[in-house]
This record gives sequence, C-alpha cells and structure tokens, in this order.
Amino acid sequence: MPEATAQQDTWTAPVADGPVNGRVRVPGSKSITNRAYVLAALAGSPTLVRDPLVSRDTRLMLAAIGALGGGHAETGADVRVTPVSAGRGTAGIALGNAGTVARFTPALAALGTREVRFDGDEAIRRRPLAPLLGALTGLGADIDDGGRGAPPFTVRGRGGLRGGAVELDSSASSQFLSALLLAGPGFGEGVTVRLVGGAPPSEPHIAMTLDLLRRFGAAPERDGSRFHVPAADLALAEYVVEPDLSTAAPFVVAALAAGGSTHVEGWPAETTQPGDWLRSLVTELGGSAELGPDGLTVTGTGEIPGVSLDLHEVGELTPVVAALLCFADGPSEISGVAHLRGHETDRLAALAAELSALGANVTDTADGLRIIPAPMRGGTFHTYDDHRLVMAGAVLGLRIPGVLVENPATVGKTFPGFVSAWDTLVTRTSD
Ligand SMILES: O=C(O)C1=C[C@@H](OP(=O)(O)O)[C@@H](O)[C@H](O)C1
Ligand SMILES: C=C(OP(=O)(O)O)C(=O)O
Repeated sequence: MPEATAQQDTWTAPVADGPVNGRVRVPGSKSITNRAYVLAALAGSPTLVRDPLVSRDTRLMLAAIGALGGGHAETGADVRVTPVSAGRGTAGIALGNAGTVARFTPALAALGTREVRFDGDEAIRRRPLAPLLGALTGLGADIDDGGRGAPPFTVRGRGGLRGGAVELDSSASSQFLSALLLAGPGFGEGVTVRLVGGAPPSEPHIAMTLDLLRRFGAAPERDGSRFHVPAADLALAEYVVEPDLSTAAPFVVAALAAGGSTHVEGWPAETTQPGDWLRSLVTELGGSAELGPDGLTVTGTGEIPGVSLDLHEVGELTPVVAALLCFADGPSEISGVAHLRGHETDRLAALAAELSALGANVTDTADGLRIIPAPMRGGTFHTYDDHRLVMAGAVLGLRIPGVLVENPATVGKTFPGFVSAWDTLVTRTSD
C-alpha cells in the first residue's frame, strides 16, 4: 500500500560539552492516543481528543478509522473523532509498522460490514499476530490470512461479532489482550478472555486499556488472568491525552548520562504509562527525580552504577536504557524482554550489534542484554527503521563524538520533532 516511507540519511547526534540544562515538552502518548481513537470510533457519538499525538502511528490509526466509515476533524491541537459506520464494499487499512494499528483495528473491521484488507511495512509482516487472529476467529470473525497468521490478511465484516469466552496467549505482546478488551463492549455477548501461556509483557499498558475503557463508560473486570468486558454503549465527550513518558525517556536519561538537569513539562501525578517507572530508575542510578505541579525535574551527575533490571513490564524503554548503561561504571544485565525480538525490529539483536560496533561489549541473551561498558567511538548507528533506536543513538551521542544516527526521520513513528528538540536540549548546556 502506498504510504510514507522514511528517508535514508544520517544525523550527527550532538555531544553535551557540559551538563545539560533544559526543559522539554514531549508530544502526547502514542498508546493513549490510539486507544482513545479506537474507543471513540466504537462510541455512539463524537469524541474530542485533546492534545493527541500527531505522528505516523496516530495518522495511520485515523486513516484506519476513516476506511471503516468513521471520520476526524482537526481543530488546533485537538482532534474530533466521529464513530465508524456501516457501509458496503471493500476498504484497505495501512498498518505501517504500528503495533497498535495492526492489533487494535482488525476487531473493528470484524464488527463492521466491509471487506477490509490489511497490510503494512515489511517489518509488520514479521511481528507476532497469529494468537490474536485466532482468538478473533474463535469469537466469530471471518478472517482470511492465507494461513500465515500475519499481514497481508482480509477481514470480512458481518455486521457484528458474537463474542463470549476465549483463551488467549498474549505472551508475545500485551497488545493482543488489549485489542480484545478494547473491542469487547461492541461484541454481542461482550468478551471474557482467559490468558494461557506465559504472562503478557507490558502490564501498565493493560492497566491503561482498562482505564480508557472505564472512561468511555465500559465496566471491565479483572480477576488475575481472567478478564471480562460486558457489552456496553460507549461515549466520552472529551478526553485530554497525557504527554508520552516513553518518548520522554531519552530526555530523562540525558541528565544521568551528561550530568545536569532536565525538566519534562506536564508529567502526570498519576498515570498508567510505563514511562513513569523512569522515576524509580533515576533514583536507582543515583540521580534525583522531583515531581512537581508542572512536571518532572531530573538531576544527575554523569556517574552511573551498573545494574540488573527486569524490564518485562516496561519493555519499550529498553533501547534508551541500554544506551545509557553503556556509560555505567560496571556491567549491567537487562532481562524479561524476550518479546522485544518481535518489536519494530529484533531489538535485542539490533542493540547488541550497534552498541558493540561502537565499542561497548554487549551481547543478547535469551531474554535480554548483557552490557559491559568499554571506551566507545563514533561511527554509524544503524536504526533498523525503529524510532527508539534513533533515541538510543541520541543518548550515545551525548558522550561520544561522531555518532551518526542513520535514518533519523524514522523517529516520526512517535515524535516527528525529536531531532530538533534534542538538538535544542543538548546544545543549550550549562557551564
Ligand atoms: O498497547 C500499547 O500501546 C503498547 C504495548 C506494548 O507492546 P508489547 O506488549 O508488544 O511490548 C509496548 O511495547 C508498545 O510500544 C505499546
Ligand atoms: C513496540 C513499540 O511500538 P508498537 O506500538 O508498534 O508496538 C514501541 O513504540 O516501542
């Protein structure tokens, strides 16, 4: 499907000549924005989504909703979403490399009346999806995936889904579970999911799904590994999206890597976002994180201890954290993130290769990374069309001259303005 692809050039990540000292306003949360859009699409009346993320992944979600007969109108920084509607004929949904679009929209298509073909980047064809397609089929969906369990596939909407009870292995991605729960209110009998297999990663994202469902008027229940979402009419007139705390990660760790202080505006006092875990990481690494009414202030010294971290619940933070730990004064171990091999790229292999190529001694283990810091040098940092590898390269550049970050535009998946925000922070260092 014709859809924007990233350009191939490089960006020389700026070196921090002294301690960093700056403020940043990161854009809205990808995960919250795309959940709000999905629930707005299923609602009975329009929803004004305020301060949403505007990026490749969220544009793809809005386009998907459009393909299913919904609509949206932008007013300043806000987006009014109109629900999907019945319609005949065929439609196409472009997935890009957006996990949220690939996992959350097939159920919407199954609830509709169109024949919808799904496809996206080469990379999304390799990302796990089969357990979700299997569960949707078990709930009554008509899906033709040619037996691949991956895009391209077609969903033939039959005007509704029976729903009911289903078993799901969500160990490869929490998004399978979130997908069933988000669509649950639209199923005739609601949905009851019993998790089988290993524990899903990214527990905060599951809590986020339940939270958003409640805000739209649904009544999800959880009893350990059993989830129930009754059928419900959804409505929410207005919803304000929080800043993306995972996008904030490189700015937070900049103060630890270079010393100095960074302030992230609008950090929420309470949130389901996994990025909130960064506050405890900062403390564990010897810095300070102060949450005030206008945001989070992080202060560091540039000295970092080696640590052992289980990142199962906050896997998407791994690339940035791994880059930071290359500056530690001893070895580190990251575990619990085997599922990262099925993210935008095989992140464990990519990080081991790229961090090692610049001099660190990094190996990928069965479920994580072993990082032995060593003197590092500049060179090309390949990014594998992965926005979080661009952010990881930026962190390395703080202390290593000549880090050439490949294809920086791919960061537009979640933060199109990242390079200029980073250049501004790093070049405005204090004495
Ligand atoms: O539901 C979501 O919004 C997300 C869930 C997580 O996926 P996995 O559970 O596949 O890691 C996370 O890594 C991804 O960036 C966003
Ligand atoms: C895994 C990620 O994205 P996606 O929503 O495509 O799964 C991520 O943003 O780190």
